Amino acid sequence: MEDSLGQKWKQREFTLASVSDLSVAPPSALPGTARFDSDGLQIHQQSHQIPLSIDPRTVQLFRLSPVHSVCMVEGSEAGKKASYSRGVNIQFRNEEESAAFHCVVQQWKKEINAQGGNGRNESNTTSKSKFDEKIESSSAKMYFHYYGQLLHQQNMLQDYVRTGTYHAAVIENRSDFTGRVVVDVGAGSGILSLFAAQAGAKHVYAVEASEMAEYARKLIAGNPMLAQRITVIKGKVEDVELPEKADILISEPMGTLLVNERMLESYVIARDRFLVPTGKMFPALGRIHMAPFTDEYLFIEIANKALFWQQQNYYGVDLTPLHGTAFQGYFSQPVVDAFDPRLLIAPSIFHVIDFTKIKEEELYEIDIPLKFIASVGTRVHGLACWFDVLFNGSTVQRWLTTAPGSPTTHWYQLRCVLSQPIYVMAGQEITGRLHLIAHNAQSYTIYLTLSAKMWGPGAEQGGILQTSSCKLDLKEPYYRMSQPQAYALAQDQQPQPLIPTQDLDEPEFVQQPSPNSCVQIDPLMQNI
Ligand SMILES: C[S@@+](CC[C@H](N)C(=O)[O-])C[C@H]1O[C@@H](n2cnc3c(N)ncnc32)[C@H](O)[C@@H]1O
Repeated sequence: MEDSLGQKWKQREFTLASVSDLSVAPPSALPGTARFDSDGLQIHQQSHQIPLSIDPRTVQLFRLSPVHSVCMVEGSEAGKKASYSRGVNIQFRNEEESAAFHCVVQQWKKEINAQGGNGRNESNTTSKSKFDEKIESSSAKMYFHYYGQLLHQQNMLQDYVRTGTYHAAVIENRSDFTGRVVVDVGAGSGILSLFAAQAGAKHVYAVEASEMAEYARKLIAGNPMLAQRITVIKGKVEDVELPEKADILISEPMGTLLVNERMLESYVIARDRFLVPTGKMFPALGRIHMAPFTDEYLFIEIANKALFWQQQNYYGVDLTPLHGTAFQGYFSQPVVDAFDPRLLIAPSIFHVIDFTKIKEEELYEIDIPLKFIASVGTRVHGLACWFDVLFNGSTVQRWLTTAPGSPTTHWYQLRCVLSQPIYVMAGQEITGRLHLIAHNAQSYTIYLTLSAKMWGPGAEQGGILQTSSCKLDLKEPYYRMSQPQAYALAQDQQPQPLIPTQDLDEPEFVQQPSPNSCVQIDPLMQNI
């Protein structure tokens, strides 16, 4: 038995006479399978998968008869809600298969224990880490597949605003790195590890979960002067063990709107796991900046996308029943592009996220109250957002900004467009709320409300004149890659064609977006 198991247990599959989920009332028993693969043990009913992911550290298997067992998995804290223990009733086709299954589970547990009780040193671990608990496996798979490709790492490396700022921040703050132990959180190609080694780091642990770890090894080995002080560790920062604590963490965990991809949470987890209490983080904090904007062209462009569904005779079919849904669908996409800062109609405000202090759970829900004073009378089409991060070096403080009007980065800026714009007068107060709720596809649902407060005589009594709200999915942005324009200030009065605004009849210029944020940069967009 031992021999036939070996490493092969990882591909074993058992046909089950019946499977029933004990947490479902009443449990329905259907034939199914129990499959061991690189993700662990998956138990399926024939018709659908019981979403029971089995952690070898906590699984308990009870034999109720020669062919009948119960598999129990401990509950865990996922997000803020406690989950309860789960149980699956499984019945084997015969006694031999039942015995083999029990034997494989024992082997599995033995192997995990031999790896130090956690078995968490490789990304193909069978255990469920903090990352796996909160992130849907299909999303993680796509995400790490994306980052495992060199072309997407190149895309980031070719964002010279980004990479140049990191390089300057590290090299100008040599004293923070010289002789220090560094952890590069999500090392990708290993570029930041190499920068840290250039700045004199004693040792750098480059932690990378995707297949890019292999390329990072190759790149680092090709720079022998630095390579001896860098170790690449393949795995998630939530899972890997390091031989020593770090004096400094370096990372580029920022997504669109700073928080997309939910990698800030991994950065914070790495801080709690690896950083000495007095350690530094590069970057140390981030700020989300927000301001209301007016953009008649953008609004019309989005609204027009749904016009297709206004057709009453599309090959004899009336499409209008879906117009409303399509309209809302287009307005649920945040717009990613570089816009002219003159479209902003009030001074921006910002929300600080201090990476050195924030708790990981505080990133699950971000609630930002909004208050602006309109500087012009116009239609407000929504909220524009961008971010910056601070490298709080001991020698030089440096900001990396993605602000409109600054040299364009691959993050561009983000705009949430209201399907019902509101009207304001100069001096009128705009209030509202930007509420971000994390979801398990490594992104956020955005809830935006903007209201125009009463204006003019009687305004002191307060009161809201108009309110408009929208719900958007940060995971599904509309990449609108036109060049930033010299917009006419008052578009309403002076409609001018934007050069080269997308012709609505033309196919869109489609960039290849990342699973979350990283879009390719048109080289022409650089440093405008
Ligand atoms: C935005 S890229 C930055 C890559 C590189 N540090 C750079 O600056 O060019 C983020 C990288 O972190 C990796 N990553 C994301 N979450 C991770 C996690 N929890 N553990 C380890 N690596 C992770 C991704 O695979 C990706 O390669």
